[in-house]
Amino acid sequence: MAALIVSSARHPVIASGLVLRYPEKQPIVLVACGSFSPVTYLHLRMFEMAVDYVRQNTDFEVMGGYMSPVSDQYKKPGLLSAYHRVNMCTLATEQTSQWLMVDPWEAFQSYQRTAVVLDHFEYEINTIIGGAQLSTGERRPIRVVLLAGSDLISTMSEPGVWSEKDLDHILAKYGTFIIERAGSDMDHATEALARWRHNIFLVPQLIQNDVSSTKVRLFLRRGLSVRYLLPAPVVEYIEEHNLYTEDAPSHDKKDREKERSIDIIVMSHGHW
Ligand SMILES: Nc1ncnc2c1ncn2[C@@H]1O[C@H](COP(=O)(O)OP(=O)(O)OP(=O)(O)O)[C@@H](O)[C@H]1O
Ligand SMILES: O=C(O)c1ccc[n+]([C@@H]2O[C@H](COP(=O)([O-])O)[C@@H](O)[C@H]2O)c1
Repeated sequence: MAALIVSSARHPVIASGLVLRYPEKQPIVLVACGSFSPVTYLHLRMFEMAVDYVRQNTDFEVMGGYMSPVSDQYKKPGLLSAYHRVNMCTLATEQTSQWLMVDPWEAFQSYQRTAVVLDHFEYEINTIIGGAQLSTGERRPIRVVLLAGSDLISTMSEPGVWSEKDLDHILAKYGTFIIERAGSDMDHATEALARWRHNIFLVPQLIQNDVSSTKVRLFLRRGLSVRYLLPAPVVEYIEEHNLYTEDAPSHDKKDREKERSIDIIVMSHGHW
């Protein structure tokens, strides 16, 4: 609750009552769930890519974008405390954007499924704030839409990761913008989700960039520079708090493979 109110204080659109600029359009907000350990430029780019896609291909109007860092109880390797992750996301959004925000509600409590997180946004934005306002004073509900990379969406086709009921809740009620991610095939990501096709929007990545938080953590552990991969205030925050220097190697097979391939590249360039 306080989360969105805190965010709205610096958000011109929300502070002015979420005014819809084009009344013929359907207002939406984008919500990205994830670890953000740490937040990278690619996380911020996802929102910009989605907005370009929305302008060119849909009748939606994007009213705002939220990052929702996952709770510490998610216990993913390399997951720094919610305190630092929320601070870094706040620095990244406040200092680079007028319409992106971080909502700390999910981060500072027990683990919440994505379906529950989207319901939280729906409640805050429509029941508490009252949705979007038209110039006539009329109010219109804002649709909450999940923003995710194709690697995350492909886990929706893996047995046992998401509950069938939640998938239907997320994809039938809210829908998703899927950002193409290098190394994760879009067709594969969506092959088991055909029944919700009308609510799934595929956003191609026109400039390939495979920055990931795993790579950034590995660079930091190896003492390599991460400047220009993350917003400068986030780099400064990491340096100031000496973060990720003792990050434990990942237990996840895919992450270990990612780390190994980076190590090979770095070593072949003679860094050590
Ligand atoms: N390079 C990228 N291209 C497209 N989507 C991305 C990219 N990096 C992250 N995302 C998306 O951002 C969201 C949050 O991601 P997350 O915090 O897990 O970042 P990550 O870089 O994948 O992290 P890690 O490397 O720790 O697994 C997810 O939906 C993920 O798919
Ligand atoms: O709600 C679920 O069942 C569910 C299943 C798998 C992943 N998620 C969410 O997806 C995000 C995954 O982040 P990451 O860093 O593991 O890519 C994180 O916010 C999780 O809460 C959510």
